[in-house]
Amino acid sequence: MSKVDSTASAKHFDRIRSFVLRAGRTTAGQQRAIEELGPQFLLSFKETPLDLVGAFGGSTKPKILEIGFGMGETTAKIAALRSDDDFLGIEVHPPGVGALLKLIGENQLTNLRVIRHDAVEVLEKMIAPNSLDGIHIYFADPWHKKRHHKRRLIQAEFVRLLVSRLKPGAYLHLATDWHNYAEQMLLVLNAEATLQNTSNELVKVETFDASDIAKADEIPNEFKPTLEQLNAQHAGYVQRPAYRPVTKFENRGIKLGHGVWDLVYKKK
Ligand SMILES: C[S@@+](CC[C@H](N)C(=O)[O-])C[C@H]1O[C@@H](n2cnc3c(N)ncnc32)[C@H](O)[C@@H]1O
Repeated sequence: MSKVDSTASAKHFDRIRSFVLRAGRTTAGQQRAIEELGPQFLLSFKETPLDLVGAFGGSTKPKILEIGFGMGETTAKIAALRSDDDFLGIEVHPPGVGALLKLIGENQLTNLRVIRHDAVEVLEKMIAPNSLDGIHIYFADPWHKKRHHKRRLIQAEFVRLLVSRLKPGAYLHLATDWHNYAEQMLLVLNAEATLQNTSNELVKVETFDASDIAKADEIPNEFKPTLEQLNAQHAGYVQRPAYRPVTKFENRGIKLGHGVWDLVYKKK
């Protein structure tokens, strides 16, 4: 098998550290699921490209990758609903991996595989260019504090890596409940020339202002909009696609009047 072509991430950016490993005990049930179902559904991290068809027992169904599935409820629901697609979920949180394996067993899902590792490295090393039909990133850690914004996943360089792994015509779907991050996603993704925003809506950014443009070198990798971006109207958000279930946590937020923003792009 050929080596993964990493030209899209040619200079091998300093990997974003988008997570801290949360404390949390793996329950007995999750541990049992790891032991019993791990051999079939849990793939090990490797520094070489993954044979995606082989990983799904020879299935040639479209392959959708999810980054940061948390406890996996959404992932399992989508995999059950969309049985004509195969799903590869990546998460670093061990109890989450156990929880999703448990859901795979309970729902007898066959179209789902799991990797417990940093998704950035998985994309770089294991996923070949032009091999995915879709990518899901739901409620990525928003890193609220400004000095932590450099830990946000959605930054131009990482987006180039994401896009390089999508086939032409494939989609990228993100959702977030943090307005400032939604706007960062919008500006970063709209600026990526190989992506087409599928929204018909036009919006202006509200949570960034001129002070975000300044301090250029103070916080490396921090997202800084241009004046042009601040003043322009942008292709915006979409209605939540029907396949993405509303999470418990999202429902609570909606009741409190918080917003949720879905973004869907197509690779040209
Ligand atoms: C805020 S939670 C959202 C979980 C889930 N998507 C949901 O909607 O409930 C973000 C998750 O992303 C995971 N995560 C963050 N960065 C990651 C990375 N680089 N690779 C794999 N998982 C990551 C975290 O461990 C965490 O479980």
